[in-house]
Amino acid sequence: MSFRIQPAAPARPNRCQLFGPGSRPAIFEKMAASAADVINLDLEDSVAPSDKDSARANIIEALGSIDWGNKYMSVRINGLDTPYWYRDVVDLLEQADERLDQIMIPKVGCAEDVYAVDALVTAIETAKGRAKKISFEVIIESAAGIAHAEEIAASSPRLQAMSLGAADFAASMGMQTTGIGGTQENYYMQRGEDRHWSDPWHWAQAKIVAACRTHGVLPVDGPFGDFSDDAGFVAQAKRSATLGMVGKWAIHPKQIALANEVFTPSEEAVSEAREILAAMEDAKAKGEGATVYKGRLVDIASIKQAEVIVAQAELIAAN
Ligand SMILES: CCC(=O)SCCNC(=O)CCNC(=O)[C@H](O)C(C)(C)COP(=O)(O)OP(=O)(O)OC[C@H]1O[C@@H](n2cnc3c(N)ncnc32)[C@H](O)[C@@H]1OP(=O)(O)O
Ligand SMILES: O=CC(=O)O
Ligand SMILES: [Mg+2]
Repeated sequence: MSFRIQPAAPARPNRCQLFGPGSRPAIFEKMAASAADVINLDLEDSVAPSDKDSARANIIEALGSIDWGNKYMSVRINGLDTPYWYRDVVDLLEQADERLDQIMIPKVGCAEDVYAVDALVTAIETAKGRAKKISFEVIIESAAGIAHAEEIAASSPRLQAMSLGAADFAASMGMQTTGIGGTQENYYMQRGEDRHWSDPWHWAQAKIVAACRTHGVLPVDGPFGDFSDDAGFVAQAKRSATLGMVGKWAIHPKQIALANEVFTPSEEAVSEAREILAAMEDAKAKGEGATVYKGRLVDIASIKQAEVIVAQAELIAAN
């Protein structure tokens, strides 16, 4: 480890973030009753401009009146390039119940975007004497956002999570697709007769994970648009989990169980991790730094790998 120690990310489950438009209050009770760890009530792109004011009012009312259980409550505000965002922040911070945990800032392009929202939130929190400090999640969904991912990850002590938003990201990058996440038909390698599909989201995800892990922020995979394609969702989520992301958005309730399953380490993975830890305890007792487990090398780095899986399982079991 470098002299600079890697900070821990917030210790709360974030396997699935369920989205719902603020302009559709009829689904709020269903969202509250769901198995998602995080609820994202949306004021941004799922809400038509004519509905922005009523959606804001719906969300403020629902935060106070619905029993959201132990869900982490997040509201996605409008982007800083719109005339709506300041009113979103002012009304939420002045009027919403203390049940509000987080503000999600979309289309963040640089650290100063987060600074601007932080300054406004801090002033209102102080003026209103709000007891709970609001946390932030940002969406990386533009060329500028991915280019500045590390400075954004370091931008505010409020920042707890960073998501990749595949739809706006694809548009900003000029990608030739209307698909939201997952396999892209034209992104393949050809060898003879064989065609293999590559993952166009991989590099952006890896960059986000590195930025987040450097600064103690939770890396999250965003939407998968085709909610009739369970296998495609699971494959995308498994790739994200393998890269170090902690969870994924659900844009339809049928995606919640899929995300929870992928981002909860399996019993087999947990027992194997515990066996590796036990094997390394035996090795250490014999003065060895490396040993053999099921025919493969395990050493002191394997302890840290195994601890990631055990810690994930314990965090979920405790919540
Ligand atoms: C792409 C870039 C992004 O920014 S993604 C994030 C922003 N987008 C969103 O928030 C969209 C969230 N999703 C939705 O609005 C809806 O799920 C959409 C996709 C429109 C589909 O709705 P609908 O046609 O009602 O679906 P359905 O008939 O299959 O619903 C079945 C039952 O589930 C309910 N439902 C629907 N959506 C939600 C939700 N988000 N959370 C909780 N419950 C939901 C429906 O009301 C329906 O319930 P019931 O069976 O009638 O009791
Ligand atoms: O906001 C999410 C996206 O994919 O765009
Ligand atoms: Mg977006």
